[in-house]
Amino acid sequence: ASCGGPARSAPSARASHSATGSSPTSGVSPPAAEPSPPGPSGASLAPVPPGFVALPDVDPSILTDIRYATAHNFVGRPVAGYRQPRCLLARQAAEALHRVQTAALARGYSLKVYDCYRPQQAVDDFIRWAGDRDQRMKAEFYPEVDKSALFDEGYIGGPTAHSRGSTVDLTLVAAPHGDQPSYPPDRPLVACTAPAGQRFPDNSIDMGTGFDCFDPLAHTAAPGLSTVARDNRALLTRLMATGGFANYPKEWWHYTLGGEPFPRTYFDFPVE
Ligand SMILES: C[C@@H](N)C(=O)N[C@H](C)C(=O)O
Ligand SMILES: [Zn+2]
Repeated sequence: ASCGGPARSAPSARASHSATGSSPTSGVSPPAAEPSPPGPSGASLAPVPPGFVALPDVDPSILTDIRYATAHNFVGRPVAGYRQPRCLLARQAAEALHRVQTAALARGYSLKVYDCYRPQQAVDDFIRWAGDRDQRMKAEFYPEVDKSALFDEGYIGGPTAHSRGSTVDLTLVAAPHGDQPSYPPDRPLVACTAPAGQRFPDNSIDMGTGFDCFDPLAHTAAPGLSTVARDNRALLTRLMATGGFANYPKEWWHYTLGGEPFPRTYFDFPVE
């Protein structure tokens, strides 16, 4: 879909996920490249495949909180394929996001990305998870929806536009921003639909729900939002439009670049 939303058919672990468009199963072999600088943990980072960039190399001011590389996400553990907490994107998408960030900074905000390029192996991990019995994160991330319905309800894509490299999940943080609170795994879970002062304390402005809140209240135009949350979502939509990104109406955080460079390729190289 042009909005970057998910395929609405039943999820399939056999979704096309070639790196090059020529093979249904193989991933991109990273090209020979200059050694990458050390990452945040001091680990060296893999070269980025042709046509892709690491977002900080294009705009180091954009904040990152790559949830699928951590335990603070709807599955409650790092997701397959996220070996480093990096935001990798098609170059055009990263450059478009830089234009959005310039507009956001001028208004006193910064973008913060939660997810960028997503390998097909991560989607396959989500599909396996949706079919198992684990519900450890239900109380926070999908309090009212059965996990077996998350694909059919449109909250998780299989395949997903993220695997094409020009889709991002993101929010706005007011400048100067406080630190992102860390996530203690033993903290009691609070529904992502609870008021901002009660749910997990993200340092973003109030969007009415937390990130990856699989609930009708996360629909961008949901009725019943506070005026503040409604205005904040509208601000994000306007800012993203300056870079050519369109919102997915079921998730206030999910945007896809119009005219994306790899519209039919679902990549599978790991984020590392
Ligand atoms: C899972 C969530 N962050 C997301 O991106 N959902 C859309 C529908 C997707 O997976 O494509
Ligand atoms: Zn998304």
